[in-house]
Formats: sequence, C-alpha cells, structure tokens
Amino acid sequence: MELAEQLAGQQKSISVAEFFEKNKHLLGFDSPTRGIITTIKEAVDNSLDACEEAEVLPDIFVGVKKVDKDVYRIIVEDNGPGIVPKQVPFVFGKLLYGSRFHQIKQSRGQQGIGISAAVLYAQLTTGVPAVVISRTSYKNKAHRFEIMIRTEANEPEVLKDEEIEWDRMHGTRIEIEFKTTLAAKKRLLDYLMYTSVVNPHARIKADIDGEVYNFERVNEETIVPPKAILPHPHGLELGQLKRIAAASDINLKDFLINSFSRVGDKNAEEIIGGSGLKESRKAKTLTNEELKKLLESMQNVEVPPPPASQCLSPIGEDMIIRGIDKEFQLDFVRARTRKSKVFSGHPFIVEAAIGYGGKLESEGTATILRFANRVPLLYQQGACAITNSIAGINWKAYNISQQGLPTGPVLILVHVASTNVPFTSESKDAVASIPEIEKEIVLALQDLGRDLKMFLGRRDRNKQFEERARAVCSILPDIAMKVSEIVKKPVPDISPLEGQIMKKVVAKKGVRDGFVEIMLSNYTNTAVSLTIYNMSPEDGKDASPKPDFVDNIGDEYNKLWKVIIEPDNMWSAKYKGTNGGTLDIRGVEEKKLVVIDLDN
Ligand SMILES: Nc1ncnc2c1ncn2[C@@H]1O[C@H](COP(=O)(O)OP(=O)(O)OP(=O)(O)O)[C@@H](O)[C@H]1O
Repeated sequence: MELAEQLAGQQKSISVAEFFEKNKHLLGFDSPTRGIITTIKEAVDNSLDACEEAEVLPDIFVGVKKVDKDVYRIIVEDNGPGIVPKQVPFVFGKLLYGSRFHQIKQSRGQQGIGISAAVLYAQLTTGVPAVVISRTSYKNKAHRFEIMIRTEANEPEVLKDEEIEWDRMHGTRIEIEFKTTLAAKKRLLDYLMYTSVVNPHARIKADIDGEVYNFERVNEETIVPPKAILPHPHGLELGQLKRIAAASDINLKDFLINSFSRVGDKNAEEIIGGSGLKESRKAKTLTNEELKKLLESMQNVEVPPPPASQCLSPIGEDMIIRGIDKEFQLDFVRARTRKSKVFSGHPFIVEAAIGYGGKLESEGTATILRFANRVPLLYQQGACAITNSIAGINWKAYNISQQGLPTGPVLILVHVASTNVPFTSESKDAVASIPEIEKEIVLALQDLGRDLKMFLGRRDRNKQFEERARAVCSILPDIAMKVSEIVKKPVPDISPLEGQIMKKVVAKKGVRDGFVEIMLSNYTNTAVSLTIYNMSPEDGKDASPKPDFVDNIGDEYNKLWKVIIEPDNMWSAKYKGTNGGTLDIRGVEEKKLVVIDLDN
C-alpha cells in the first residue's frame, strides 16, 4: 500500500474533549496542585455569574476534603438560580457548552469549557463521576446527578438522576474528586480573598480540610447585571458577519440597523454607499466577495462606540476601597474607575487602586492584584499586560522604589472589565498586550501615584514635625523647673504648651468664681468634630451654650455638647456650679488629646 493511502487510513477526527484531555495545560490543569485551584475558580466564577444574572446576593460554600491518601473532594455550592434538570448533563458533561459564548456582555465565564474541563480532569485522575445537585425553585424538588463525559464523543453520560430533598430553595452544588495535594493552599486562600475584594456583595465560606475561613460581604446590594449588546461594526470578522447575514431575511439597510450596535439610518446609508452594494439587497444573498466589501466599509465608517454602560459592570471606586479595607487594613487607599474605552469594537473599562502601609511587607516586590471581569488572575503574572504596564511606570517619580516592578509596602490593584477580555490563552491567566488597554492602566495608576506621593509627602512632613516637637517637649519640664527656681514661683503646668507644640486638642476644665468652665483649643491642622460629656452635680440649665442633651444619672447630670472646632480655634462653655465633675471628649484620637483639670 502506498504511504499516502496508509496515512489516509489513519486520519480521523478527534473530539474537543479528547483534545483537551491531552492538552490539559491549555485550560489550567497542568499539575494536580493547580488543578484544585482551577476547579474551584471555574465553579466559583459560575456561581457568581449565575447569582448576578438572577440578582441574588451570593452565598457560596467552598469545601476541600481529603477522602484518600492523595484524593480530595472539591465542593462548591451556591444559592443561584439553579440549572433546569435537562441542561445539567450538558453543562457539566460536554465541553464548549454554555450560555455566554454568543452574548456580548461582561461575564466571568465565556467559553463553556470551564466546569466540564474540571469534570474531565476528575474522571481522568480518579475515574469518579461528578455529583451535581441543582434546584431551580422551592416549588420543584432538587435533582441529584452523577455525570461523566464520554470523551471520544464529547457527550455527557448520566450514571444517575434522582429527585432528592435539599435544604436550599434554589442553587447548585458540584462535588468533584480528583488526585491532588493541598500544596497550593495559600494560593487558594489568596484566590478566595481576592475574589471577595472585588465582589464585596458576596459571602464566601470555605472549609479547607477542616479549617474554616469566612469572607464576609460588606455590600448588601446586588450588582445590576450587565445586559448583552449587539456586535459593534468595528469589532467584527468576516466569519461572524457571514453567520449573522445568513440568519437574516431583511434588506441591507434594516439588516445593518437591526443587527449591529450604534448603527442608525445615517451611518447605515454611509456603510452601504462605501460598499458599492444596493440598499435593497437581502443580506443573506450576499456573496463572499460582497460581504468582504461590506465589512471593509463597516470598518471605515465612523460609528459611535458601543454602549458600555449597559454591557459592563465596573466595581466602582467606593466598593474597591471597601473591598480592600475589608481584607487589608492599610494607611492609605485610593481607587479610580476610568471612563469606558474601546479596542477593536469591544468596550472596556479599567479600574485601579493603590494602597500603602498597614501590614504590607516593607521589603520586596509590591503586592499586585490583577483582575479581569471581577476574577482574580493568579498565574502568568510576567506575561500579563497589567504587570507590564505597572513595570513601565516610573514609580520613583511618586517616591516609590522600583526594581522593574515597584517595591515596598505598596498594593496595586488593576481590574480590566470588558465584553471580550483579550486573554493570552484559554486558561484565562493573563491579559494580552493591547495598546488601548495598557494606556488606560498606565493613566489610572499615574493618577493614583500622584495621590500616593501627596500622602507620603504629608506623612513625612508630619513625621519630621512630630520628631522636632517631641524633642522640644522633652526639655520643657526642665526649662519650667529652672525658670520657677529663678523666679521663685511654683512650677507652671506645661501641658497646654505641650498641646500647642505637639498639635493636639487641649481640653481644660475648672471652677472659677462660682462658675464651671470648659475650654477646648484645637491646635491640630484639621477641623475636629467632638462630643463633649461633662458629668457633674449641676444640671447646667443656665449653661452657655446650652448642652445638646442632658441626662439625669442618679444624683448627677451628664451634659453633652456636639461641636466642630476649626484648626487654631477654641470653644468654651460655662455654667453656675462649684463642682466641675468629670470631662470626657470623644471624636479625636487619644494621642491627639490633652485633658487638663485646672483644679487638680
Ligand atoms: N452554578 C451554576 N448555576 C447556574 N448556571 C450554571 C452554573 N454553573 C454553570 N452554569 C451554566 O453552565 C454554563 C457552562 O458553564 P462552564 O463553566 O462550562 O462555561 P462558562 O462559565 O460559560 O465559560 P468558561 O469556560 O469561560 O468558564 C454557563 O454558561 C451557565 O449557563
């Protein structure tokens, strides 16, 4: 037999499941340690996406349990809308099956591979089927499935499907067993923490081999789910245009207006004019050559950018700051949400934050948190446009040291949200280098860098001032003593002077000529909003100014004033009495307050 014929006999098509079984690394299953993180990430992404679509506040449980020497059971359970029973086998047992591939909107999942790839990985390493429980409403019973994938056909194989009682009203639970280790526990916890930072509306509870971790929500509002938009003429490729045209039965002008984002009467006419085609032609009758001409004209005509506000859901500056505050207690945090921009017809928004101090390591590379569509990116940091953009900034201009990447107690967060995040591979680890996106990242970080520089400058000035003031205050008692010896007078009280030098709030209380006097001076640089409590036997009815509140406690009266004192200003109150009682000041840090009792 001739070689060509021999080879012809060996040719056969392979299923996508077979392909990925051989090329697990492409989907993020390159090692058992990584497999556990990828599985949890895929399942948690799906849970968050599903909750967002159903507008419920996510309550997610993540469990990792050792069942044998090197076999762990991974559990992810959510309170989302659930999945109708007839879809369950396809969602978990067929690769490239999903609801989002053709939708143009921001979502975590896109390809319809993620969770079925985890099922595939499990059956490859342990041969144990995936268990899925799902319930769509309290009116329906939950279904429990045992599912495997028939790899050669890329079709699900349902080993069991039964109705069961389940305490969740609605939601989905997946249990997968595979060979792995817990070597990546730290990274897994980082993933959960980072997920919680950018999803502050989610509550995540994790039980990692008996140790429980809670990531609480700090926002009780659900996210407004992004809406799908039509494709934009500038982001289109010939194959897509062919598919859309084949499915339409209307004339060219209506086809352009109805099938594409932001195309109206005027630019539809312009596109048709530029293509040399007739307006009356039906889109589905266009030949390949004619479609090419149409596409060229679509890309040449100016069309307003796609409506990003509908299809994207940025986290927002306030929520980013709250998310960071929740998990990292820092001395400084600022965030920026940039305006939406477009690359190749795809809308995107860059958000960024910079944090400083707190418990961040003072040495070594800055903590960098990368996110795409609210999902933390944990691998391939070096290959990511986010990292490259950070390294490309001159951080020294913002008083941050740098060795390629910035170093020191700095946290940098970057979130790229898009209807089509350009990842470098299917495992969605790194954002590809797209000039429009990189430019936005750099602008956001430079803007934040300026804020950080101002904070550091102020902090250094304060530090310097405090050191000097402390030095002066340490010699004041000696000076007071010496002067009192010379002038033969009692040693004066130097506390008010100290307050003035150290830039504190000084509160004084004393009885003079049958009146109780309370005096406050603000020597700090900022206005202070204080609550003053004075507990004494006098009811203070004649007090000037009148207390905002008086509470009778036993034989005494607690008088309360709420005041705002500007820097270098003072406030005082006076009432008839012979016993000043006690003075308690709230609203200013203890280290910034001096309270002096003039009678003691
Ligand atoms: N917990 C869940 N609740 C409701 N629907 C779900 C859940 N998990 C998966 N789905 C549905 O199953 C589909 C397939 O999920 P899968 O993880 O395979 O792909 P994906 O999330 O769409 O994309 P990607 O491969 O990019 O992660 C989803 O598009 C969604 O419609």
